[in-house]
Amino acid sequence: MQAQPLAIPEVVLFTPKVFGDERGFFFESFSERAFQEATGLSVAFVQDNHSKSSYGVLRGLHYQLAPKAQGKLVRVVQGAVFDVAVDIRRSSPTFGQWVGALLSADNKQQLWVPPGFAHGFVTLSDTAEFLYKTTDFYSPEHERCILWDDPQIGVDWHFADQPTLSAKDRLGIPLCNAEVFA
Ligand SMILES: Cc1cn([C@H]2C[C@H](O)[C@@H](COP(=O)(O)OP(=O)(O)O[C@H]3O[C@@H](C)C(=O)[C@@H](O)[C@H]3O)O2)c(=O)[nH]c1=O
Repeated sequence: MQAQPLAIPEVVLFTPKVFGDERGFFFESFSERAFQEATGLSVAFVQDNHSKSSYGVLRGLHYQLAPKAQGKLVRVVQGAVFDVAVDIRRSSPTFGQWVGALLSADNKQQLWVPPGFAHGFVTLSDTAEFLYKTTDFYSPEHERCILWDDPQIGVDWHFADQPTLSAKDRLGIPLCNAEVFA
């Protein structure tokens, strides 16, 4: 497992070592030891999620407020997405900045999105199946959504068409009005 901190270094891109042979492939999709070595964090993942999206579906930018903030370790097992993390920790030198990565079934990469970040992705393939582990349970009362196209953040989604959003995500609010992290 190779770990690469992105421009916001708390966000880490993992590339697994894939063993291919005549049967197919094998790789360790999660190792607590490798994760701890790369991030310096000892976290407990308590929930696994799996979603499927059609081409152009954009989910985000989502987060849960403290004390139910979630770290997320995300990956794609079918198709491809562009995945984005936005730093929404007000005291952070990178507050309001974003980083992103192309995650696909082919590259098998995973992104660690720590607590204190809003997260979203857009589906670049016909369909995409998206799997992620979270460090806290789902808590609808703490759930918030920032507008995917907030100009203050200026995410380049690597997607030229108009994305398909949920009703909830259409009601996302700009970062300047959002409840965020200290
Ligand atoms: C996220 C979540 C949703 N649900 C339910 C609520 C709702 O009826 C249905 C669909 O929920 P949503 O529309 O919020 O699903 P979705 O838009 O896929 O939400 C997810 O988006 C990505 C970008 C994230 O970062 C995740 O943390 C999560 O917010 O699933 C759960 O039961 N548990 C969960 O953990």
